[in-house]
Amino acid sequence: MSTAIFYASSTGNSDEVASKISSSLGEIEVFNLANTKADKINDYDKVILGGSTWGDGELNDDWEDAWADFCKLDLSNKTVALFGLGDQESYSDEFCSALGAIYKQVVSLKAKVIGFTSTEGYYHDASKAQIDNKFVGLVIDEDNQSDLTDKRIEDWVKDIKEEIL
Ligand SMILES: Cc1cc2nc3c(=O)[nH]c(=O)nc-3n(C[C@H](O)[C@H](O)[C@H](O)COP(=O)(O)O)c2cc1C
Repeated sequence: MSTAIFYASSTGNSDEVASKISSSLGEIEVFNLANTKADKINDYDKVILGGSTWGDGELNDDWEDAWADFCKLDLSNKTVALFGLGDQESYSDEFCSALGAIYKQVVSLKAKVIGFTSTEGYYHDASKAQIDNKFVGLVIDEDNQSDLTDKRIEDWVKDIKEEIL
């Protein structure tokens, strides 16, 4: 069983989080969707998908470009964990909403999704990445709560480690 991270990043924040998750899990492979075709995901049984939210609740550009190919994948029999970056202060009504779009698509492609997290400690008004009082994955806010990032990653990795490796 092999695991890899696929992500996209517009200003480097998701890039940094992807690297930290990889080191924390023991240097698993990391692919940037800016220069990797989405069908590379087919090579792995377990994948971590991540990226930031742009526009007003939209996917970032590289996710946008990869989207059509991504939507053609068959993720049944795959275990997927998700992470997203956003700014809960400036985009309080669409905080990390792109993660919600990725989640919905991953579910419709029949993956098993793990790694939901509590919304406690965040102060946004609304997010499409939220179901009741849970986010659908790890949520990082480098703009306002960067001091919490390492601990959030560490707790999440601990939570998913057994199932994602
Ligand atoms: C023009 C612009 C639009 C943004 N839109 C959103 C948004 O709708 N929701 C959100 O949570 N964050 C939004 N953000 C914040 C980014 O998602 C955040 O800064 C993130 O850490 C960037 O990660 P990246 O460098 O990996 O792309 C926006 C930032 C900018 C500059």
